[in-house]
Amino acid sequence: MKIDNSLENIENNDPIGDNHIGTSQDTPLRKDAFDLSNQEKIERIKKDVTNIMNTLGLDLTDDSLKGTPNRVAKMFVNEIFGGLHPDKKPKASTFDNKYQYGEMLVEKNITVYSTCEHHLLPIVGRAHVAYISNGSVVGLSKMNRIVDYYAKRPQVQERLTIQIVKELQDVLGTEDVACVIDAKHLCVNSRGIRDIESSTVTSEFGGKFKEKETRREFLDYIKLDTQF
Ligand SMILES: Nc1nc2c(ncn2[C@@H]2O[C@H](COP(=O)(O)OP(=O)(O)OP(=O)(O)O)[C@@H](O)[C@H]2O)c(=O)[nH]1
Ligand SMILES: [Zn+2]
Repeated sequence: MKIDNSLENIENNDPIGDNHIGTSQDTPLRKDAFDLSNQEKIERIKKDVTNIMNTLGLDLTDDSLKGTPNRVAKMFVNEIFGGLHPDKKPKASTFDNKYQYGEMLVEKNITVYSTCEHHLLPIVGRAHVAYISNGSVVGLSKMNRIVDYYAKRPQVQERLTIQIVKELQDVLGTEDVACVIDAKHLCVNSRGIRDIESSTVTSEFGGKFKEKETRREFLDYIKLDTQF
């Protein structure tokens, strides 16, 4: 397989052009994104990180530094960007709403660890997810798993919020799904403007959650006083 990752090609890429798969709400991935095996990716990234460290003048024979390229490569592929691969999508099987529970179900304070795609720095926060059953229910932990799967990608918070809602709408077969995320971006908190206090709130309201009362009920349950 051949991957053209020359700077010119990367800079000329149209985010929803021929080279990409999916819609503008999907993570921008090239068609050849999964041609390399995870192990091949780790080997390549290891060399790339070695290059960066060498360029910075770091001594890679130092005991503490010598394992860093391999550590970073494994962390990128298997951990912080492990949610890029569709095979990693959690299996969220649904079952009948036999309890006939007709009210809103809220899974709140779901931990979010993601990575800002502009700076590759952490995004840390909480997601709050809700749905109203249309006949199907899903195991509680599956909502946490779906949040974690989409968080384990280079992200912007707006897209992460929408991806979580779309996935749950698909799984549950209803539009009545909502998500609010309150998160700190280390690219804002620790560098650049260095505003340690600010956090970002995003929301996506589907179906009945577009109605004022339903939305209010959800927002009352989650009371946005999240401390990270
Ligand atoms: N909308 C949105 N913006 C984000 C997100 N994460 C980071 N950003 C912003 O992306 C922008 C990138 O702007 P640039 O001007 O290219 O980058 P920069 O020179 O490092 O900007 P500063 O952070 O202001 O120093 C910054 O304003 C970030 O705060 C996100 O999830 N959503
Ligand atoms: Zn950033």
